[in-house]
Amino acid sequence: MGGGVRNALLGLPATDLDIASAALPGEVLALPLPGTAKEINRRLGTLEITLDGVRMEHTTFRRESYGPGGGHAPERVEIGVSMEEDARRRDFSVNALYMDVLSGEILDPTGRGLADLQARVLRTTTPDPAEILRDDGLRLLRLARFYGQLGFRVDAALVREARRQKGLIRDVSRERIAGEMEKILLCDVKYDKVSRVHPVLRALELLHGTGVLEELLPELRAAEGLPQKKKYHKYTVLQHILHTVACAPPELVLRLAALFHDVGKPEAVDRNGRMLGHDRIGARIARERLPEWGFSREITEDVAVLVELHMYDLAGEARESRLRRKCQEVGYRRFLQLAALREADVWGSGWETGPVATAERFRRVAAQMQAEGVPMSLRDLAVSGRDLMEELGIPPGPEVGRILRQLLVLCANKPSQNTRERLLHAASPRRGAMSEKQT
Ligand SMILES: Nc1ccn([C@@H]2O[C@H](COP(=O)(O)OP(=O)(O)OP(=O)(O)O)[C@@H](O)[C@H]2O)c(=O)n1
Repeated sequence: MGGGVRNALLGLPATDLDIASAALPGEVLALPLPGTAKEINRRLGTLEITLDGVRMEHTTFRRESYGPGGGHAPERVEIGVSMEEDARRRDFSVNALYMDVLSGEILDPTGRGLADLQARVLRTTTPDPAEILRDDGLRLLRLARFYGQLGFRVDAALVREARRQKGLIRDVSRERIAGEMEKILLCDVKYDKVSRVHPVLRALELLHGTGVLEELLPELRAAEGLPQKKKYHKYTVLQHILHTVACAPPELVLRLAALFHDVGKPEAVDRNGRMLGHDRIGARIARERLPEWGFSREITEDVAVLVELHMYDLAGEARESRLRRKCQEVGYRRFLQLAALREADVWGSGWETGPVATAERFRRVAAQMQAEGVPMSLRDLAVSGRDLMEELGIPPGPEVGRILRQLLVLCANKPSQNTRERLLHAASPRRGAMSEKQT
């Protein structure tokens, strides 16, 4: 049932295999299945079944009722109801189609699923969209994802209701927001041929159209009417941000970085209309919002650093030696991500699609350094702190670290220096100078 039947009928990639039946969990567990079955959620009666290495979930038909402020677990769960009841607790009619596993017959208990699938429209399972959204605010995000990934239109009453109920998103738990945002930002991975507009752009445009995006990221409100003030931009800041996300490669950190890269612009505009330091402001906003959405500290930091650096060497004027040092400082992974973000930023401005000179330069520099085996961290150096103390008699303390860091920087442009002998030599006569100057 659910997404599996929907996608099979549309000829789209398979989703998880979800089975629903009137059988109670105990009855399924007692069956002599040629595989394994275990309970994964007692309250909802969900079982995980593995047959021939294929994992599926079984749920018993159930009815759910929610208290005020949906988005948490249902207040009451009643299992062992009819398929029609089971269908009515679901979100969209095309997600409430069932297939009889024995006969293969498609069952449409809401009476609107097949017609909506044919008409390629997203509607709720019951005629009252307000109730369906109130039961679970996450459905505001799911709506945008299905709109993007299926290429369907959305019933006008549902869009209106989503706009009215946009605030429900704030009741949804962080983990679920992060999980669904990830699905939205990567919804083109399996579904790239559904419409002429990029699935992620479609999804984000609906999130913006309903105001849900601004509920999650209030800083975007001021970006809507803000022109870019540059001749090479044809969009407003908001449109540019959404296009940049869709132009970024399908990698969560990159898509998030694209979403935040210019979010600091409205705050950065001074009285004379000049924009100052929007990269740092954007990074601060990312550090604030991403944990609120439930993203991990690692993802937040990766995104914030990319946002902070996205203007680095915009004019492509930095000497190669400086680029090499920057690459060493941030590491290959981030440096290459930065190249990809730079590219998405240019393409997301709506004029160009071809090669982006600074991105290509970043990639060439990184490839060259990799080929030369440039040490990228203190661990890659041919000497250790102990070597410096024992061979050069440097007393333990912060100076040892400082010298090591300077040796590392030295090797960014002269990797042939990375031998024990040469590094000890480099550290020895210049010790005085090295300890005075910070790297
Ligand atoms: N907030 C939710 C989550 C899920 N469902 C129902 O549970 C089914 C399975 O959920 P899920 O696996 O999350 O979605 P799929 O529709 O299967 O889509 P996908 O696998 O692409 O996420 C959905 O089809 C829908 O009927 C729902 O009504 N409301």
